[in-house]
Amino acid sequence: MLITAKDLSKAYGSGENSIIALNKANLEITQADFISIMGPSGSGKSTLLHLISGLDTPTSGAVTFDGVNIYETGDRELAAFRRRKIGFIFQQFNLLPVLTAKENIIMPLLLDKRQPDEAYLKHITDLLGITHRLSHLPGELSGGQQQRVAIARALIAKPDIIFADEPTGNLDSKSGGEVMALLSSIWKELGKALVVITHDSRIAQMADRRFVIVDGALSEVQAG
Ligand SMILES: Nc1ncnc2c1ncn2[C@@H]1O[C@H](COP(=O)(O)OP(=O)(O)OP(=O)(O)O)[C@@H](O)[C@H]1O
Repeated sequence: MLITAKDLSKAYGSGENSIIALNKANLEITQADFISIMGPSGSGKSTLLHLISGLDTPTSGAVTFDGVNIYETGDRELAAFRRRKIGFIFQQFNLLPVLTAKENIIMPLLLDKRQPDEAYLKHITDLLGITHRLSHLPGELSGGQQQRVAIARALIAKPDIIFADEPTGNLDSKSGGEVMALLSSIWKELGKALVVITHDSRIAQMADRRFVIVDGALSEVQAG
């Protein structure tokens, strides 16, 4: 088991204004999983993602990675876990506009005082079809190309798991479809766990395990 969430809850605020954003969620993610999490706006999807990736702290419950509770390690270990074990992909690409595509891709490694593996960089940019665009600035790329640069950036540190929060939310349906097809083939080729949060049932159905979340309650959709 790669990541396990056990009875994971998050409440915001206190007293009458308190909101239970996530209510005793249980989730087990293995290295082989492609998981989708679907739910309406405000149902707790981002809260769940932030908690299982160490971006926020739970009110109760545990998140374990390789058997260790990530919230019982120190800040430095938690930061290293996020930097080295997880790749993040966001709806808004989050590329730095003054850096080229290549500089954006390798930035997480440089921040971690590591050098890129050029052969691996070429392998992933070839898979994503952006090798010929690496010297361009984000503003010179289409939305779909920018998201492919962001996917390469998520992969560069060779993480074990990719979390994608509405990765096609900012794209038209054609480029969104292409980005999802690429994510799915990368999942098969590189053998990394993939967790995609989406509003779109067609995207959710591409996953091999599907979850829904309603009012903070997470449940797995049974196949069949
Ligand atoms: N920092 C915060 N302070 C107070 N309430 C919050 C905070 N963050 C989220 N919430 C509340 O927690 C609930 C779950 O929010 P969350 O962002 O996880 O939903 P979501 O399913 O990701 O929504 P969306 O699809 O719109 O992004 C919502 O009611 C939201 O208003």
